[in-house]
Amino acid sequence: MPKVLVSDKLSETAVQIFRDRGIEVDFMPDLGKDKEKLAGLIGQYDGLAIRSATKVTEKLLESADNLKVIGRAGIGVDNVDIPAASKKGVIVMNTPFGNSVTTAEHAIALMFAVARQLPEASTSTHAGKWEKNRFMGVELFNKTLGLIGAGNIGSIVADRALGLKMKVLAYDPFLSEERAQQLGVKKVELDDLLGRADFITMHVPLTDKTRNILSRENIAKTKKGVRIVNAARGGLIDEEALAEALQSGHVAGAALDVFATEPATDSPLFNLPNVVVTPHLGASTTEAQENVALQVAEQMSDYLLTGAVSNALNMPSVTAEEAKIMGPWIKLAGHLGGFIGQMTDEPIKSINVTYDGVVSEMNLNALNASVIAGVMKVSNPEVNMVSAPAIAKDRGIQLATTRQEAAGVYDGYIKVTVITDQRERSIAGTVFSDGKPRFIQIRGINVDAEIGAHMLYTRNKDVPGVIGALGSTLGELGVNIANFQLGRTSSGEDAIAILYLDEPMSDEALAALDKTGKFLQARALQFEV
Ligand SMILES: NC(=O)C1=CN([C@@H]2O[C@H](COP(=O)(O)OP(=O)(O)OC[C@H]3O[C@@H](n4cnc5c(N)ncnc54)[C@H](O)[C@@H]3O)[C@@H](O)[C@H]2O)C=CC1
Ligand SMILES: O=C(O)C(=O)COP(=O)(O)O
Repeated sequence: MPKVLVSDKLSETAVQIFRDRGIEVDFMPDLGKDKEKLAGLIGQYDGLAIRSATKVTEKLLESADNLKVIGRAGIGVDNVDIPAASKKGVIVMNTPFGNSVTTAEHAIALMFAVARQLPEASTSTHAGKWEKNRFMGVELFNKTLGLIGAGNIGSIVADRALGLKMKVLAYDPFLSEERAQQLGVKKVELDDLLGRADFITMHVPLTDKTRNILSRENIAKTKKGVRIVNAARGGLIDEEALAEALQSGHVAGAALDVFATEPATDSPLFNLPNVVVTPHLGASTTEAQENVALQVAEQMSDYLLTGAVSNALNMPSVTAEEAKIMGPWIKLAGHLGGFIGQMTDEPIKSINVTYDGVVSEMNLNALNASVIAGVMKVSNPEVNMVSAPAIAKDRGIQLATTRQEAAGVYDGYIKVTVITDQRERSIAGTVFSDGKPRFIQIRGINVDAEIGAHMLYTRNKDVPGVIGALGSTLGELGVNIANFQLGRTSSGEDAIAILYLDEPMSDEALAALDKTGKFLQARALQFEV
C-alpha cells in the first residue's frame, strides 16, 4: 500500500481522500517547518503533500529514497527544487486553478485596503481614537491598474478591476494581443506600465526572470503616488528599495501578502505608514483550501495507484484511460531501451524511435521517456521515466522520433535505434492482443521473442551445430530454457538466438559458451517484467 506524508497545513479533506483511495497517510501539518525531522522521516514515503512552508531542497530529496510524487496543494512551486526532483525521478504536481479566485480576491482586497488605509483606520478606531480627519483615501474608479503577469490570477484581477471601472494595463510577454483584447486589457511593455499605473499588482511566478522585477531601478520609474500590491511572491520586489520609496513619498502605499523571507518576522517594510501586510494569506479561504486539498489528493492517488499524471510540472500528462491502454506499450518501450542499453558499452550519441500504427497515435512523450529510462537504467538503476529525459539531455544524447501509419503485418510496433561512434544498433517490438510485449526484430532479423526476466542473446555464423552447442551447454549447467527464438539474415550468413531462461545466466555459463568457439557474441540480459 503506498504511503503519503502531509507535511503542511492542508485541509483534512486530503487525508480523507487518501484513506478512501486505500493510501496510508500520515498528517503532520507542522513537520514542514522542521527540516531535520522531515529529512529523517521522508525515506518512508511514496508521496509528499505540501503547501508553501515545506521546502523541498536537493538535500531533502537525497533522503527521499521511496518518493515518487510531490503534490503542491496550491500554485507556486518555487519551494520545490524541480530539477533535483526530476533527476531523482520524482513527479512534481500542483493545482493550477484551485485557489486562483481566492488569491485574486485577496489582491483586490489589498488594493482597497491600501487605497483607504483600512488596517490603520481600524486599529485607531479600536483604540478609541476617532481620527476621521487622519484617513483620507483615493477612489479606484477611473484609475489605471498595471498588472505584472496576466495568467490565471492576473486575468481574474483584471475582470474584477474592470467591474470597478478601472483601466487595466498588462505586462506579460506571453500574453497574446487576442487574449488581451478578450480580457479587456491593454498589453504594454513594463516601462510603459510603470510610468502610467496608479496601482500595480503582481501576478507572476517567482523565477530567475521575474526575481526582483520591481528592482530599485524599476521602482524609480513608477508614477509618483503609485500604490503597489503583491500577493504573488516576495522575491519579486526589492523590499529595501520599496521601503525607501515609501519613506520618500514617491510610492504612496504598498500592500504585501508575501515576503522575500517567510515567515517574515522582520522587514524594512514593517511599521511604515500606509503599508498593509498579511502573512501569506492569498490562498487562505475555506473554499480554496478545500479545492486544493481535494485536487492534490486525487491527483497524487491517481498517480500512485494508476500511473495517471495530471498537472505535473516535470512529466507529460497521461490520463488514467491512457495509462491503462498504454501500460503494455510503455513496458515494451522500456524493454526495447533496456535491450539496447545492455548491449551498448560505448557512449550513446542519439536514440531514434519509430512509432508505427496504433502506437503512433499514443502519448509519445511518455513512451519516449520509457525508452530513454530503459536505456539509462543499465548504468544508473535509479533512473525512471521522470528523470530519464533530463539525464539524457545532460549527457548530450539526441532524441528523434518518427510516427508512421501501420507499415507491416502488425497493428503497431516500436523500433528503437541507437547510434554511437562505433555502430548503430536497433530492435523492434510489439504488443500482442494478450497484452504481452514481444521483441519482433533484432539487427534487422525477424524473431518473435517473449520477454522474460532472464534472457540470453547470442550471435553466430549460420552453420550447423550451433543450436546443439547452445542447448547442450546450458543443459549441462542446469539452465532451463523457457523459450528459444532463432533468426538469420540468409543461409550461411549472420544468425542470432534470443532465449528466455528460467534463471539468470551465470558467468560460468557464459564462459562455457565462449569455450565452444561457436559464438561471435553471447550476452546475458535482465528485464523487469
Ligand atoms: N499569495 C498567495 O497565497 C498566492 C500566490 N500565488 C502566486 O501567484 C503566481 C501566479 O499565479 P497564476 O496566475 O495562477 O499563474 P499563471 O501561470 O496562470 O500566470 C502567471 C503569468 O505570469 C506570466 N509571466 C511569466 N514570466 C513573466 C515575466 N518575466 N514577466 C511578466 N509576466 C510573466 C506568464 O506568462 C503567466 O501569464 C503563482 O506563481 C504564485 O507564485 C498563487 C496563489 C496564491
Ligand atoms: O498557491 C500558492 O502559490 C500560494 O502561494 C499559496 O500558499 P499556501 O498554500 O497558502 O502556503
